[in-house]
Amino acid sequence: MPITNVTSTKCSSTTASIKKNFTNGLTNNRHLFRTSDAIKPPSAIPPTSFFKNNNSVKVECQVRARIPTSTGEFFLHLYRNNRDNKEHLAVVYGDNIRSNSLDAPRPGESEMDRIVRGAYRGRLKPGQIKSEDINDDSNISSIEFPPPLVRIHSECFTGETVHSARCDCGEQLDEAMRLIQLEGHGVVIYLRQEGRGIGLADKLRAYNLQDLGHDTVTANLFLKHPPDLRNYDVATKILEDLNLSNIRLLTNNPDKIEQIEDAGIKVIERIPMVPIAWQKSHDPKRIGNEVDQYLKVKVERMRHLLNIPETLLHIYRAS
Ligand SMILES: Nc1nc2c(ncn2[C@@H]2O[C@H](COP(=O)(O)OP(=O)(O)OP(=O)(O)O)[C@@H](O)[C@H]2O)c(=O)[nH]1
Repeated sequence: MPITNVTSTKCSSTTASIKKNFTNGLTNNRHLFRTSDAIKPPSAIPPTSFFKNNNSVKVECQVRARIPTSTGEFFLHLYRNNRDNKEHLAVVYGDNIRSNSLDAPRPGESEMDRIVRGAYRGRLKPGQIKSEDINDDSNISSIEFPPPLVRIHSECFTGETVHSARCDCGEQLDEAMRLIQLEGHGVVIYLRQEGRGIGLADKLRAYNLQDLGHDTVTANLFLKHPPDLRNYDVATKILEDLNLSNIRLLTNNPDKIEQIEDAGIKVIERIPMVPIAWQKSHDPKRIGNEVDQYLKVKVERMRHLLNIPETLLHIYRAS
């Protein structure tokens, strides 16, 4: 089924162009800081490469379970890794996407052990004692599927759980799951990288700085963090574990595409995530609000690939 409400962009040339001159969107944009405020951002910005790690990351799917949602039936995969102690997740739609590390037999385990950790096929029924679905005669592994839709999403407690209107993170997560369900298969990789990697406490400090007039980039700098501290090594290893080497990525973030491709995953298409407020129905009389400003800063200072609605171009111009 076709994707609705989005326009896609083939990715091969995009990636080459986005690799150029990317310095976290800062060097030539100093004039965008509101430096008239009493507090000033620090001047030294760590180079992007400083935050890239090597490729020794290993991941293993520890447990998987069925999650019925209002969007459809997903399987939540919980991963552990050798990089951090966080429980990164893959929210999978479609029986054709399987985890190698989950399916691999473990020494000494029983059929019930396999069932309890989610290494079964099909759907469980009360009383079931075999991990293989004996009623399932469809050989799904022999069917060719198009490259799946993938969303690599970073945790945002404020946007997703308490529905903060400072950002569009909650909306992005819902929309990604909706689009994946429409496609018939795909995955949301949910990374525990709260606040673009700075953690919730510093993100809340950044919010206070934003209320003083700083934007999301400057607030991070003030707290001695780069604008974006995230790393996608765990995400690419999870994609490998799910046998997804060619993907169609839901994102506006050029840095994300670059890091994923550097790790050997082919992003054959980028699907933009156009915020609802910025879609065609955008009300020209609306004078803008906090999420508009947040999104605008991502476009102007973090090179996010989005068109700013004309009605918002004239506002929030920093002096
Ligand atoms: N430091 C900081 N992090 C924020 C702020 N608002 C949202 N976030 C975090 O930003 C992350 C989401 O990143 P975004 O820049 O919105 O989007 P993206 O993932 O880079 O790009 P897309 O794929 O296009 O959505 C989540 O981890 C949020 O917690 C903020 O004001 N300051």
